[in-house]
Amino acid sequence: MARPIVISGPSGTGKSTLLKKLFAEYPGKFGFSVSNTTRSPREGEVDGVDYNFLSVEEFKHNIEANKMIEWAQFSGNYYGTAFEGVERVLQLGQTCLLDIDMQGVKSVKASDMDARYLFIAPPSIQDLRKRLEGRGTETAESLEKRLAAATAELEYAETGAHDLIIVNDDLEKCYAQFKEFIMAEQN
Ligand SMILES: Nc1ncnc2c1ncn2[C@@H]1O[C@H](COP(=O)(O)OP(=O)(O)OP(=O)(O)O)[C@@H](O)[C@H]1O
Repeated sequence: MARPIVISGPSGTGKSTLLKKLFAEYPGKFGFSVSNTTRSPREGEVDGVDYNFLSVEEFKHNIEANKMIEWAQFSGNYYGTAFEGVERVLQLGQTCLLDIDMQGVKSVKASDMDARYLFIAPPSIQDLRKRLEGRGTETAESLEKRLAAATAELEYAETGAHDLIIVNDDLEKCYAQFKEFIMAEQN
């Protein structure tokens, strides 16, 4: 079974852009674990496909039983990634990719999961600010929050916690390096 690949890096650094390119180039080869949530399913959402829909009691139990890689609460609901979700992807014969934050990376590192760690860095904090502004998804407050979190993520990357750090300056160059790291252990 291919080792799961943990991809992290500050918000706005280009992870989704890179992952989208990879999924388009290799359809069916990679998978994401299905996230868990306590929010209600929206019209058309399928349990076990879009999310695993859990009760608050079930979710809290999973946190206490150390079954969660990462979790957070947004507007009164719990959201998170469980170790079991990664196992399911591996059982499908796909390589599991995890797009998680620093806390999630630390939690995978503390587990017995044999993963590979890739960090995507922005050319600079100034560039990151420009990209997040350009993406048009942030309020002034969420922008500052993301930039503060980015500083902590970059400091963590400087400790050597990852197998490889790629700076996303030129997208095509970055994608080539990204692909090389990911494909290094694929058959
Ligand atoms: N090399 C690049 N040069 C310039 N802009 C880029 C580059 N890579 C990505 N971008 C742009 O930067 C913005 C942020 O990228 P993206 O949404 O992929 O980040 P992300 O790391 O997935 O963020 P989040 O963790 O918040 O989902 C997007 O508007 C994207 O088009």
